Amino acid sequence: MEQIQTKTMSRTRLETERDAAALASSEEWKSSTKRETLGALEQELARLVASAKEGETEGARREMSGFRNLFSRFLRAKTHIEWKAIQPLPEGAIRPYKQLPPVSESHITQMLSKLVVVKLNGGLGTSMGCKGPKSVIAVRNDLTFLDLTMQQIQQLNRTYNVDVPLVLMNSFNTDDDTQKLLKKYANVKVSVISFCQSRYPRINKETLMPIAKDMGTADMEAWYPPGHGNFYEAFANSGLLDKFLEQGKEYCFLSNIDNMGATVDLNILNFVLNSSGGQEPPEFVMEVTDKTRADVKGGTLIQYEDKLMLLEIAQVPKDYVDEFKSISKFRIFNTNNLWASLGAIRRVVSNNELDMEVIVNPKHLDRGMDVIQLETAAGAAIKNFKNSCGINVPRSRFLPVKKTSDLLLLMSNLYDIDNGSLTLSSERSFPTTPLVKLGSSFDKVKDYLARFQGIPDLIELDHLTVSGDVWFGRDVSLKGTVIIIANHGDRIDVAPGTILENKIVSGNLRILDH
Ligand SMILES: Cc1cn([C@H]2C[C@H](O)[C@@H](COP(=O)(O)OP(=O)(O)O[C@H]3O[C@H](CO)[C@@H](O)[C@H](O)[C@H]3O)O2)c(=O)[nH]c1=O
Repeated sequence: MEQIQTKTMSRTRLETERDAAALASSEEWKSSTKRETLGALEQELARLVASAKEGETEGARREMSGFRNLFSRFLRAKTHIEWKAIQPLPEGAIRPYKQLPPVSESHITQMLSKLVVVKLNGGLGTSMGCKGPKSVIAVRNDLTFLDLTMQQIQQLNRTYNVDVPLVLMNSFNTDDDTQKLLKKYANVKVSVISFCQSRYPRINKETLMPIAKDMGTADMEAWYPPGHGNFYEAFANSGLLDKFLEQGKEYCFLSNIDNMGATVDLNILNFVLNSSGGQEPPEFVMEVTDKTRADVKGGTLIQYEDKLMLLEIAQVPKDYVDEFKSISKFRIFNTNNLWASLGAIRRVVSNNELDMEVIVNPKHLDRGMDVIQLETAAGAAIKNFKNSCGINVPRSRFLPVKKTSDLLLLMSNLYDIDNGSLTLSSERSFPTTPLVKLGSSFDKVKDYLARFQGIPDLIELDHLTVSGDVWFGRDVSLKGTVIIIANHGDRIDVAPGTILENKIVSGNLRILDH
């Protein structure tokens, strides 16, 4: 018996030793293959830089060096977080907007003189079936995101007699079109400055090597803009960061150009510029807002490895995606309205301290090739700044247009418009916005517009679902819960002047009480 036990024990020890050796050698093998992969990538990147046109070599070298660093972080780090290691958010990590210190009227001009407004304008309108930059989609009264943003800043500058500059971060996909459009604002009194974010090479999913063979290739599928997290580096590289610091600017307010609620908020500006209660002002603030069932995809703020961290859905292990989407565990999400100290950006960029999580975005190219693009999100920088925190802002600061259903709300009488700012109509008796789901026939802006002869009255709407071949006449009113479903092969025309209140309209135009 004793003998058997000893034998078992020694076998176990032997096994353990063998396992440890195997693990060590597999780790060594992995890190040596990673070293080799990085080495091979560096050679490919050197080849790309060498192919740059005369006068463009320096820019190409800087850009490819940025990509090399991102790639090496991708090789080193895990792409998903360890779910069980999420810690509870520390006290004070998220401040309620209502508790921000009040602003003194006499300080407003001085505060605004330290501000730079940045809009993330690198995205295309493709997901809404539009060509060109997303910012040229008409949102209200034929005014585009860009028009409305210009109006907002112009109004701010007029009201306080200041000159807050508007900076657009374009991508190679949107730069030419945006530059052309900016000419039409020649008479608008807003200083608009744009710069272009980096252009990084897409890599083959199998070999992990760039698919581009030279910098000047006409193959546009070979490149991608590496996410809005690229802002800090690209802004510094453009020379604008130093320029603004020299002019005495201290903070930037960064937001998605498709978020119509992202206006300059004086309470937050006051909070980031002035220390309160003996505390150092935060170098970075993320505006978060309460999550609803419609916001399942947005990033959230968590505490991880003793720091605040932005958690995006792409970093969530598969088994926990439902938990991530639930509104009971993660109650808030990132609006991507971010405030960052310019001095702190300069520090983290020049010290190479920005360590944002790498998001792997797989794509399937038309030519049949699988590639990946490595991206970062601007909010992920939160962990690299001092005294960072979140502010829980009212929902009105998050009015994004991601789909035509969002456009329907903003185009309707639910919102009033004044100098580029949209606010929920006072005629609505409750402050929540309706939940709208439009079927795939409405996906493209052109098709959506064609299906509405006029935008319906939505003041009393709670919930609208439309599916199939449905067309709306003029002066339609939708109230309560309305569901309109045209079955395959059927067409429903909602006649002009119709009022639908708590109704289900089905394929053969039967109207039932709901
Ligand atoms: C990928 C990319 C995007 N953009 C612009 C386009 C949009 O105006 C803006 C946001 O991009 P989207 O792709 O719409 O948003 P997405 O990255 O999914 O999500 C961001 O915005 C969400 C809120 O809408 C947050 O909950 C997420 O945490 C935040 O990361 O950034 C760039 O300027 N450059 C880019 O490379």
